[in-house]
Order: sequence, then structure tokens, then C-alpha cells
Amino acid sequence: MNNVVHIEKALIYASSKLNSPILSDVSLTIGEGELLYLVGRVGSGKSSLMKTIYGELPLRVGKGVVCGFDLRKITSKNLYKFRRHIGVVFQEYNLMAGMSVYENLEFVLRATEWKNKRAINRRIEEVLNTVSMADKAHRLPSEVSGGERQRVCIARAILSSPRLIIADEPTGNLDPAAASEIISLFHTIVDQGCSVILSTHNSENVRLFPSRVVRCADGFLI
Ligand SMILES: Nc1ncnc2c1ncn2[C@@H]1O[C@H](COP(=O)(O)OP(=O)(O)OP(=O)(O)O)[C@@H](O)[C@H]1O
Repeated sequence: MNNVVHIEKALIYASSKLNSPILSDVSLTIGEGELLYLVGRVGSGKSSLMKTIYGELPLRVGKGVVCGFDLRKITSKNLYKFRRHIGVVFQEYNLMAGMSVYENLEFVLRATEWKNKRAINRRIEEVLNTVSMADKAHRLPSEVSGGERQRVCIARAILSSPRLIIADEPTGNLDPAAASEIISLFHTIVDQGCSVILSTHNSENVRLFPSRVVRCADGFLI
């Protein structure tokens, strides 16, 4: 199995301005088509680790290879190439309020140089089918539920067929039923070969949809 994430003996900092790491001696490997839950208390370093993995924070100490890119060699010049392999999903939806579900997705494809209208239509239809939102393509984000909004964000994250999805507290704003549906959807995406790192405080869903769990605690990964 190919590794999508391989980190060895890294120090993880919460900000590029801080001198002491939030996590030390971090070694982590995530295989193709694997879902990894990242758990831990508020402020334990989950987001910092995820930001380092998608190049938002620099890897200063240790080794890190993500989707074939050496994290120590990510620069502002090659960041966009690296990011094409990674989809991100956050607790906050960050959808454009004045654009329909379809237009939100079309905007992203056009920004990544998709030009052919028919190909754009086809891709949007595919990702909306994956997240069971094809019938709501023409609604505004305000006209769908929180769980459905998060489905649209997942559709947006998978548009470019990424090898890895980083989901930081994707169910934080959802009721338990909607949260379970979203976690189940991530498992479907993993079954299609994508890898997912998902941070969560929801231990019930970790129990319902089992996968490998890594905990941030006392400055280390356990
Ligand atoms: N830019 C920053 N400057 C200084 N400290 C920061 C910065 N960003 C985060 N921190 C601190 O670093 C620690 C780790 O933050 P991080 O966001 O990684 O935690 P987390 O485990 O994701 O928390 P949560 O569960 O609340 O999302 C926290 O104590 C946080 O307050």
C-alpha cells in the first residue's frame, strides 16, 4: 500500500512565530484509502498538525512527505501544485452565500482552469451524486440544512479527485443524526480510494464507524 502521509520525528508548532512546539516526536503514516481519526482535547494540537500536513504551517523539524511532496520543500511557488492533491473541509462551511450549490462548485473548477462547460457539468453532477445532493444543485447555501451544507463542502473538496482529504471538526456544527451521516459519507469516500484525516470530539461516531484513532495528548501523538 502506498503511503499518502509519512511524517517522522517532527516537531509541530501552532504558529510559525512560536518557538516551542505544541507536539513533539510526531511520527505518523497514513496509507492510501485509509481514514484516520485525530482526537484530543481542545487546544491539544490537532489543527496545528493538520495545517502542517497541508502546508499551511511550515515543517521546521523532522521529515514529512505528503502526496509525494516533501513538506520541507514546499514554497509559495509549488504550494498550489501540492494543494491540488488535497481537499479540505472545515467546521465552518465557507460557501459563497450568493451562489447556488452548483455555482459554488463551478467557481472552484473554473479557478482550477476547467473551461469545457460539458466537462464541468459532468464533474459537478458526479460529485453531487456522491454526496446525495444532486436534487438541490440550484439552491442557495441558506436554502439547505447544515448537514447538507457540509455535504456540499465535501463535494467541493473532492472536485479535483484529491488523494487526501483533511477534515477539521467537520461535524462540529451538526446535530448527532446529521453528524453520523457526514462521517458515514467520509467512509464511502475512503472506500473509493481517497485517504482522510478527520479530527473530531464525537467519540460516539468513532465507535459507530471504526477506524484507526490517533490522540493528541500532553504534547505527543498517542
Ligand atoms: N497563531 C497562534 N499563535 C499562538 N498560539 C496559537 C496559535 N494558534 C493556535 N495556538 C494555540 O496552540 C494550541 C494548539 O492549537 P490547535 O488549534 O492546534 O488545537 P486543537 O487541538 O485543534 O484545538 P480545537 O479542538 O479547539 O480545534 C492552543 O493552545 C492554541 O491556543
